[in-house]
Amino acid sequence: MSGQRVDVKVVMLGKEYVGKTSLVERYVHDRFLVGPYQNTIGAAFVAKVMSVGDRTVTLGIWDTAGSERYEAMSRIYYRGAKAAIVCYDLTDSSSFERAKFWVKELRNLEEGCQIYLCGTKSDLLEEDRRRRRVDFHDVQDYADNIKAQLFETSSKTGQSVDELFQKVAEDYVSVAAFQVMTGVCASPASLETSSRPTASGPLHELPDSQTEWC
Ligand SMILES: Nc1nc2c(ncn2[C@@H]2O[C@H](COP(=O)(O)OP(=O)(O)OP(=O)(O)O)[C@@H](O)[C@H]2O)c(=O)[nH]1
Repeated sequence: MSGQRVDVKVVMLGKEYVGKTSLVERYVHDRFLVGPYQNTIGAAFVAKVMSVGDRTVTLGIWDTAGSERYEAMSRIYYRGAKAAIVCYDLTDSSSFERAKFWVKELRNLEEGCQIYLCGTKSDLLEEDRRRRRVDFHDVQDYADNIKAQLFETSSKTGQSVDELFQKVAEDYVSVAAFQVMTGVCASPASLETSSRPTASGPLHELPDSQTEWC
């Protein structure tokens, strides 16, 4: 597998205004756009090439619209995703309820998709701790339950944004390596918590002969 290219489909999900687009902007372009809020319509796609060890990994990121009007469309975009970044706003408890909705959907319909919970806008808490509306320990318990990883990020300052996407890529590469070694498909969670890998469908499709899929 050494030196080969790996492509990973990643989907961003979460209530409108939680900051999904801003997270992608910070990661891909290292910038935070100020100005009037513009809601995403449908979805937007961007790819970013990065390294994990000696592998070149391309993250294909689908940024979905958070508005419930586009809910049916978002389902189209998470199909076949290998990782989902489910966002909620740390200053808005209703956004965490919406995140749970997406987690339920993914767990029912996309078994092979690894979930990353992302609490956004952590800079607002730096300014005033009282603005926190979603308790860190409650979410950590929930994340442990659903075998998800938890990050708290700020697209404004960049806090933990690179770490989040790096972890998505690293997890995927370790799953792919495990599969090549054993011929068995597994999720990152099952690799961490169990010596018995979970059988699931193929991780993703091969777009060309250079790409390493399982
Ligand atoms: N202070 C602060 N504001 C943020 C942060 N991330 C996003 N915002 C603001 O929150 C608002 C919504 O951000 P978006 O990134 O457009 O949210 P979205 O989840 O993509 O919204 P939809 O496209 O409607 O689903 C914007 O005004 C952003 O400037 C952050 O980390 N810190």
